[in-house]
Amino acid sequence: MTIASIEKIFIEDLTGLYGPEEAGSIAWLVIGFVCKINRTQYLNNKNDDLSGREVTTFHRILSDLKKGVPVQYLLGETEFYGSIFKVNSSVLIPRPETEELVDWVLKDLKIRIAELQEPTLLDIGTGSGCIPISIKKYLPNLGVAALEVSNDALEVAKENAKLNHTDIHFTLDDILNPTADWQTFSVITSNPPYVTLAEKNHMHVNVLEHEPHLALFVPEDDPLVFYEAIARFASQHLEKGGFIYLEINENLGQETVSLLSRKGFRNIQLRQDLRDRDRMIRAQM
Ligand SMILES: C[S@@+](CC[C@H](N)C(=O)[O-])C[C@H]1O[C@@H](n2cnc3c(N)ncnc32)[C@H](O)[C@@H]1O
Repeated sequence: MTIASIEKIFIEDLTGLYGPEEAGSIAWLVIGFVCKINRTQYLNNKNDDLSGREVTTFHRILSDLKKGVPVQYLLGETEFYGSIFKVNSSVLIPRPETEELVDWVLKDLKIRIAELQEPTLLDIGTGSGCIPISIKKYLPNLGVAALEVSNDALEVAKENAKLNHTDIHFTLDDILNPTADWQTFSVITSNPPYVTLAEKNHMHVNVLEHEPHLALFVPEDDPLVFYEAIARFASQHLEKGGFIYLEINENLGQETVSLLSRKGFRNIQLRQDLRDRDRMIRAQM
């Protein structure tokens, strides 16, 4: 069996579940990973025979993909903001819209950082650590900390910090009831859980059945409970004039803006992602 023939099988078998375009992208991701080749090597070697071990690996991965397991969990890694991050079922798979949030923070901080004395950043609900690690990679002099309630997620985040050669201070804590001894920060970032029960019914089965519910859903179906808690935390631990950057539920843009305004934030800016959905907020203390 050749690389080209396995690609054909993947596309045929996965098109029903993912559509032809995504099936093609998944096929290529798996081929690159299993055969350890880049696109040019693929184009030059697609008629090469696969080893028996490679064929077995392809069939195992294909069988799990057909059950809806996300390809990133099967490969154990994903790309985010130009870096590779380990992922497993304890962490949310980093999303492209979160790259847009990181980009916003970085663009602002590159301008502001010279004015700040000992600039620091805290990421709340860090999951795989994709937000603070990506920021620290581009701003090595920024002091970066991350908070997470899941010990298993924190282990993944620590591994990712090592993999990406970044020094991050990780703390296990619950933002709904924080107990650690927290300092103040110049910037706070967060992509907290924001999916409601009503939205759960419209979710794709491979998200619902495979990604951690702790990362997705709000407890007691209060969609703003985490934003309320983060605003409370920020009122004590964000420097005066400091900024908060939040990823938000696209259906709750105005409600989240009003909440932050009631909590005393100013210069609140609601921003749309590349698909024109209300997705991010920046606000100043
Ligand atoms: C939407 S995920 C975001 C993960 C990561 N920051 C990202 O953007 O891919 C939310 C994260 O918040 C964490 N979390 C849930 N409840 C929490 C709590 N009470 N305190 C702190 N973190 C919490 C989850 O475990 C999960 O890692």
